[in-house]
Amino acid sequence: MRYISTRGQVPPIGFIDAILMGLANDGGLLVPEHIPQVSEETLKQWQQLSYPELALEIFALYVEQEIPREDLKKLVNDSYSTFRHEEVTPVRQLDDSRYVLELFHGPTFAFKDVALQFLGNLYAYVSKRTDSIIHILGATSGDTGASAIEGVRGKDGIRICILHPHQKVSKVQELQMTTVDDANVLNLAVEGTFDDCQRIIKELFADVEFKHKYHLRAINSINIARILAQTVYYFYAYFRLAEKGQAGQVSFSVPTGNFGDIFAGYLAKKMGLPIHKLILATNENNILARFIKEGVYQPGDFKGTYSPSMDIQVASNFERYLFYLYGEQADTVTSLMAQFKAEGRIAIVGDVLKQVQADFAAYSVENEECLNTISDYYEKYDYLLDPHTSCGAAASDKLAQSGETAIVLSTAHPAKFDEAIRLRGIGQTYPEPIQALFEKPQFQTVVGGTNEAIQKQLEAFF
Ligand SMILES: Cc1ncc(COP(=O)(O)O)c(C=O)c1O
Ligand SMILES: N[C@@H](CCOP(=O)(O)O)C(=O)O
Repeated sequence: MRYISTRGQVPPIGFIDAILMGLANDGGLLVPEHIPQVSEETLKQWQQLSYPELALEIFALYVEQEIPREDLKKLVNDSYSTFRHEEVTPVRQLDDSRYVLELFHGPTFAFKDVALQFLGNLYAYVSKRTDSIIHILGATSGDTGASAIEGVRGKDGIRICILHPHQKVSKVQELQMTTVDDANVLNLAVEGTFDDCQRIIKELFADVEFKHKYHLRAINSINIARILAQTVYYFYAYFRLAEKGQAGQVSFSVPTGNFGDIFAGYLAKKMGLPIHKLILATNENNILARFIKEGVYQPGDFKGTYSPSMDIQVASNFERYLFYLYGEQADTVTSLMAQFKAEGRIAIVGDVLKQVQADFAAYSVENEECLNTISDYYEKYDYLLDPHTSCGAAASDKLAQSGETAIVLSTAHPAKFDEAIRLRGIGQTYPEPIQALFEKPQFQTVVGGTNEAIQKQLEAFF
């Protein structure tokens, strides 16, 4: 399998080079040269597999011969052995047509661990095998950072610098990142929003000379390995419903910000997984929901919400979707992205918009509705949603039709967002690893949100 850029200016490269390149050198995003097709027969066979066995089969399609199967198997097994649940991503039934796919049983209690435990191990493997220096630069609205740090802390040959928006992440998220005292970790608290952090790192990655000089590698969902790892749980969840004879019309409702998780679902569907509907749920930062309904992709005003990890205006993976929406035409993607940069908006109409609406249903959840849904589910199902999952649940309640079975992706453990949940008078006991964080000293540097300020920090650290 080789990988190409959505902007068409990078010669096809192999899996390991794609992981190391992160953002494509032409400023685009890497995608597989072709999407592997999974037959009905294979789907039936995969239904019997454990989570790590399934992950191995899916990764093997994208890695092919580049990593020997035994090595890949060890990477996968090591990555999922750190999860607290034997099923890795169990599916919980709430009623006849409602399920929750729990993605928060990894070390940092968020769905990011599913991909980042793997990517951390993969980086360590690649660093050893190819003698590459791994200097990770990432941006986070709270979860990716904690998870990426956990995936590589203390690992030989790897350093990691994470930018998060100062005072715009939850307390637990901040503690998870900043109480790590390993010398290979640097936390920068940036004065600005997550979008500022993401823009800065993308601009630094796009400066190919700077990127090469400091051996910068990506852990955000611009890295294709993240997307591939996140496709696995769509298959896994679908199979759990198939076992119950409920695989007729399975829809997934996905709390969305950077468009990585739902893009993984889109890819799974393109591979042949019979997903009925992909429901995209946003909070009040609803650029993606507006795009799907009206065809206009244009950032609005930033809003701080109860689901801060989805306080995102410019969605990193949107470009990957545009690539497929426009029939893999890199020239069209390039000009659309140039237009977005120059004019701050992209507008689509007619059949293209119809296609978008066939690919996704969308709903944007207001702050009050998010909290109401937490209270409702707690009362009705005795199940505590985190505020991001709550957006997914609210969207699925709104958009799933009768006869459909809806699986809401539960992207974080409620303990990570206790501040919001307490507003509804619901108390919770922190899991022990989270409770322990409150006793630890914090390490972070507050910096201005300019490329120069970050560059200076990176030059000193890497
Ligand atoms: C808890 C949580 N839910 C949902 C999302 C949105 O996922 P994505 O950015 O892949 O759309 C994020 C951040 O990415 C998150 O941290
Ligand atoms: N919500 C994310 C934002 C970064 O998304 P990513 O999937 O591109 O890493 C976070 O928690 O940091």
